[in-house]
Amino acid sequence: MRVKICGITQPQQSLAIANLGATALGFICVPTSPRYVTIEQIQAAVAPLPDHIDKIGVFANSSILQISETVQTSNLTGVQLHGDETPEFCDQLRQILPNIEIIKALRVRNLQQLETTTNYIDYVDTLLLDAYHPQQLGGTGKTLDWEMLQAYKPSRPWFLAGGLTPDNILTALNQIHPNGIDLSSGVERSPGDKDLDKVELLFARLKSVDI
Ligand SMILES: O=C(O)c1ccccc1N[C@@H]1O[C@H](COP(=O)(O)O)[C@@H](O)[C@H]1O
Repeated sequence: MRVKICGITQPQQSLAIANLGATALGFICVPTSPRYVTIEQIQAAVAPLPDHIDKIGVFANSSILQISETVQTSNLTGVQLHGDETPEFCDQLRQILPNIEIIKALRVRNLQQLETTTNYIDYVDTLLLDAYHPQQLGGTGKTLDWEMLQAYKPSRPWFLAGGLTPDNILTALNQIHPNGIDLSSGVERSPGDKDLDKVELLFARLKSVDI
């Protein structure tokens, strides 16, 4: 199972988290976020990472030009679209960045909204489900209704996100079986400052499940 730790802001934490077992690291390119990082900060955090670690830029309602410039100058391997990007937008982005993983994040409020994820299947590599928050785009610490996701089996790999912590991850994975998990605020001391003890505890707990 893929494990993405998102909202990295400090270059020295980047390699440490990869060494603890993360398969992907996420960098927030949304200027209103307290975890926002500049291209220079992403470059510094990405530089020490081995090739097998996925380096994902998280965007929300950015233009294709902004995304492609950031991807190319920061050596990212994927983008996570966390705003209101349409399937058509994902398709256009694919034409510009054919070799970059496109992850469409959807902030899910109810079952009806969950069904709209099928609209993206043909245009993205991966789906990511996050909790809906009326004021914040992401990094909210809010969990999804996991029961609602028990029958969720899209024809694309998907990440579970939203309020995951070392304390609730096993409860979540006992109920649902995503292809990956994504954690941000649940493994930090304050926004953007990851708590390496919590990250270590997460991977220790994940060892006990068959993933
Ligand atoms: O983390 C942020 O500040 C953020 C800002 C804008 C869009 C997405 C953001 N983070 C994403 O939110 C989810 C869940 O975070 P949490 O575990 O509930 O804190 C995760 O996918 C982050 O990539």
